Amino acid sequence: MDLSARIADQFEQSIATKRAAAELMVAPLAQAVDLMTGCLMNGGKILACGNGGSAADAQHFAAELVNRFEMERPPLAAIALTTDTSTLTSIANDYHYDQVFSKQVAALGHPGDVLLAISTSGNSPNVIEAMRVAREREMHVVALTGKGGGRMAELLGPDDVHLCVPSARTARIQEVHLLALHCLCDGIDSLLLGVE
Ligand SMILES: O=C(CO)[C@@H](O)[C@H](O)[C@H](O)[C@H](O)COP(=O)(O)O
Ligand SMILES: [Zn+2]
Repeated sequence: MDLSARIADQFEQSIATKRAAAELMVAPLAQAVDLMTGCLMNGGKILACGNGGSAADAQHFAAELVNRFEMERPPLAAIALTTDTSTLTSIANDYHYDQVFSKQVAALGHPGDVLLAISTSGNSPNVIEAMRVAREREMHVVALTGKGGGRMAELLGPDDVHLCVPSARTARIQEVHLLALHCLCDGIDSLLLGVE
């Protein structure tokens, strides 16, 4: 395959994955919007975590809530647990990398808050540990995964939401994750502002 064909193929695969995801993810995305909006309206906050590209996604989402997405509205309470290098490095250095998010969840999370746990494999130990502590603290979890959801799928409770991209390829999963995050932002804004 020449380079142009290879690139065109990536576009086709990304489009196909998004079409397949639309079939499966619209209903759980609406549930996640309801859950997050209820949390924010009750004075709660959203904590977001993930590794690599998913760390960037966690930050992207938190910035859109704290600052703005597409509509003018008051700032919303969201924190990415991936940004404070002093906290991250000290936990990883003194304890274990598996605890870099869970210790922050233990410090900042309150009952009724939401953890947005992002992992394409569903198997990143530090994201799993954050979910475990979030559930202990009576928070809700929105899990954004792929590849069947891995071990994260097994940890979800009945009031949690699983947003699982039907793909086995990390890049394709991440491309749908970004769309899913923008759907969450748009849905939250539309409920908060009463815009249809
Ligand atoms: O962005 C990419 C690959 O596209 C990578 O940085 C990727 O996010 C990292 O390998 C992560 O550590 C993968 O973790 P996860 O999605 O399985 O939880
Ligand atoms: Zn990537």
